[in-house]
Parts: sequence; structure tokens; C-alpha cells
Amino acid sequence: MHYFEIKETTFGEGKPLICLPVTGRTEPDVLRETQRLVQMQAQVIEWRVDAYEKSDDWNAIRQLLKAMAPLIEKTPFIFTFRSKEQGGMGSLTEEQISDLHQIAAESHVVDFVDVEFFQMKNPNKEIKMLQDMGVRVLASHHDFNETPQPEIMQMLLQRMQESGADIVKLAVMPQTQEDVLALMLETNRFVQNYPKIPVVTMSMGTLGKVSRVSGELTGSCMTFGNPGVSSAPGQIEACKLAKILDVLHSSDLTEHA
Ligand SMILES: O=C1C[C@@](O)(C(=O)O)C[C@@H](O)[C@@H]1O
Repeated sequence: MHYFEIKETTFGEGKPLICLPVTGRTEPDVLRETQRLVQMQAQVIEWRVDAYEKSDDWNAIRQLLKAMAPLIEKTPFIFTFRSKEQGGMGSLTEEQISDLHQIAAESHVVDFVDVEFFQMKNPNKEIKMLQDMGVRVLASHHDFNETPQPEIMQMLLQRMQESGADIVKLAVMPQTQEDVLALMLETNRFVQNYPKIPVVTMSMGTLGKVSRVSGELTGSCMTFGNPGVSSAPGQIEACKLAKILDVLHSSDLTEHA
């Protein structure tokens, strides 16, 4: 499988990386949480900018990114503005979101920008522009209502990978056990067909929890944990998640003995 390194962390290979989200509302909360996640040795940190009370104030965002910079010096850092339509708290226009992405890219503090692929009129242009500015792009799609048919999930993942994004991410809501298995199977199918792009998937909610620990089996290279406050349904407590991944990792999946 293809992989790449950011700040000495490898994406796209081996045991799934644990990403912990910062969901603070105020500036002190955001800084305190970031510091705590670094102390918890988060492998990747995501700032959920939509949770921040001043997510429409470009200067406040710039200042806060600057203040976060020394904290996340050694930790890969994802900048995510999750819109209400995609299960977040954000309500900005597409143009404003694009401005926000550019502020993140210009800051030189952010390693990845999350782009809500199917929310944008011209996602490929947005992705290329951000990459030209020096950040990697994680193309994402969330379905909080259902798990689409297998061929639709393949199509969603393929469309995102065709855009030239650096990582693709798909989160869906299961209604049945079969839905969870379908998401896992389609992830594995996609990884077999497109080994050159790291993929992150999850089946959300309690029913889908198994998909958040089975990345080594399915090929999903990162999993989002709950560091105290969850940013999506079904996230597993961060310290338990690390232990479960360790247990699953120590049993070599390629061994049949
Ligand atoms: O896209 C994702 C995945 C996620 O929704 C989850 O289900 O764990 C959590 C979000 O914070 C993140 O941006």
C-alpha cells in the first residue's frame, strides 16, 4: 500500500492511527484541550473549527492557529470545518468555507485540511488550490441517515480519490448489522482496487463501533477516538481504543495458525 509521512507519523500503513478531536468552544478551551491531547500522546489531532465560537472570525482563527502552533509541533494536525449538513455545527457559505480553508493553508500550522467533497460545487479545484498552497487534503463525506448501497459507497470513494485528494474518508450510519459489514467490506474492496491512496472509513453509532477498531483488517488507516467529548456517535474512549488496537495488532492477521 502507498503511504506517506507527516512529522514522522506514517499514514496508510499498519496499525490505524488514533486521531483525537479538539471541540472546545472558546479560545482557552481549544488551547487547553490541544495541550491535553498532546499529553495523551494523540497520534493525530483534529481541530473541529465548527465547534469554536468564533469560526466566522478570520482574525480570531489566525490568532488561535498561531497559539496552537507550538503545541502541535510534533503532531500531525487536521483542520476541519464540519457543516450542519454533514453532521457538524458549522453554518458558513461555500465561499466562506473556502476562505477558511485558505487561512488554514496559509498558516503553515496545518498539515491537512478536511474538504467536504460533495458539499462543494467544484471540489477538485478547491483541493488543487489547497495542495498548491502546501497542505494535504482529506476529502470527506458523511451520511448520518443511512449506509448507502455497496456500489454507491464505492462510487463515493472513487469520486473522492479521482479528485487527487491525499486521503479519502467516508462515514456512514448503519441501520442493521449487515450495514456495518457492508461498510467494512467495501473499504477493503476499495483498498484492493486503489492501493495508492490512504482511506479512512467508519460505520457510526453503537452498532458500528467494530469498524473503528478493525482498520488493520479492512484497510482503514485512521480511527477517531473520544478524548472526553465525542465529535461523532460511536467513538470509543481514547485509552480503550489504544488498548483494543494493540490487542488486535499483536495477533498477526496474515497468520492462519
Ligand atoms: O470525519 C470525521 C469522522 C468523525 O465523524 C467520526 O465519525 O469519527 C469524527 C469527526 O470529528 C471527523 O471529522
